[in-house]
Amino acid sequence: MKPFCRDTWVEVNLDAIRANVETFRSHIPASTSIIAVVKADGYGHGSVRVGEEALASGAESLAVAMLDEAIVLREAGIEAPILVLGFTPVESVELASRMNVELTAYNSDWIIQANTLLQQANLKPIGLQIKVDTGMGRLGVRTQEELLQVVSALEQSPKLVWSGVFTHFACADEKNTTHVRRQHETFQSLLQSLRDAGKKLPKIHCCNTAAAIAFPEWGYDSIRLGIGLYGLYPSPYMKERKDVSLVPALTLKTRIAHVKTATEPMTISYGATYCAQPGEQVATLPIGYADGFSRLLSNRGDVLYNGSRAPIIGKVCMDQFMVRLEQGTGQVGDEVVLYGKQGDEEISLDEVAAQIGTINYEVPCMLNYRIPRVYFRNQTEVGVFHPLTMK
Ligand SMILES: Cc1ncc(COP(=O)(O)O)cc1O
Repeated sequence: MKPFCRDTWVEVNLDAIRANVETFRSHIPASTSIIAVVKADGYGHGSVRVGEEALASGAESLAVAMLDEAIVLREAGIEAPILVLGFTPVESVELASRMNVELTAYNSDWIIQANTLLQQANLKPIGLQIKVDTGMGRLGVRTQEELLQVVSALEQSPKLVWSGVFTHFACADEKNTTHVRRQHETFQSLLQSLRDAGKKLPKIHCCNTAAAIAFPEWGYDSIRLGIGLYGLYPSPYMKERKDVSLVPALTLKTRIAHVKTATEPMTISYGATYCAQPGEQVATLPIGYADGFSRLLSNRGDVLYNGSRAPIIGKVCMDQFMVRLEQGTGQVGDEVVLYGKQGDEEISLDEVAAQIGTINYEVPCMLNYRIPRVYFRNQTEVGVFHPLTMK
């Protein structure tokens, strides 16, 4: 009995997750570990099952964007180290301690407050990693003075253990390496200033997927593997380089809910932006923009049916959209692939991203709680998680 009713679902190939971890494992230095980045619910793939598979495949730890995402992993029974990469309100440090989750810091006042809260609550110490902003312009200390100030605050905080120092690259996926090299040089200089000040450095990391591909020698203690874990390349340039061969893990599928053949000109969907001509077969698919299937694909994208492309016709609705099938082929219940492969055809997340004017990262992240995730290993279903109906 399927634990969900609707005929739309995501299939996640755990063999692909494993293969991608192993690919990066062999690409980076043996002394460099892999932090599997499973934020945004595993880039839309499901953070728990992907996190478990990544850890079983050779990743040493996980990283998320916010503490709530770490709690989901802990409550699912994942005991591996988890790092929260983003900002955490200082009031939440007590929860981080109880859940044994590492946090990111870059502000002395925050550190002092965090230590005080943990002391007052008599809770166990937490690991704290210092974020350095070398040119991303998002979070982190930017100067040697700030860095030494934050380290000093940490050293005076018995409830905080300095467990790492890291930076994040803004342009590692680009052919022009000027910015990423400048960032890395800045990072190296700031690390040296810590050594010159007699500090014993904890774990060091700076590479995202793109930097891990292009500069594996910058692996230091760990890489933070996000998009590559899911079999996607950070940019077209990164794909062209062919340094690593990745296996996309996600397929989005649905089943035909209704078919009809036009006997006279028949307008389709809101705004009547498409007119089916006599003889055209129109199929209605039970997924729409409220699922995270972009309305920008209206009259633009394709789906795969019977191993061939079928165009999306009319406006994508909140819960449904229509496609034009070859005459007389479609039956209610037939499977349709929206993202992924069917036969020799493929609609890649790169293609969809280009059609809606974004990057491949965003497309799977848009797929939300209304779509069940079904997990496969060796082409056998090994699990289902439906965010809408399951905890
Ligand atoms: C701080 C941080 N670190 C790493 C990642 C993963 O990036 P990719 O998905 O490009 O690998 C994201 C992120 O925000």
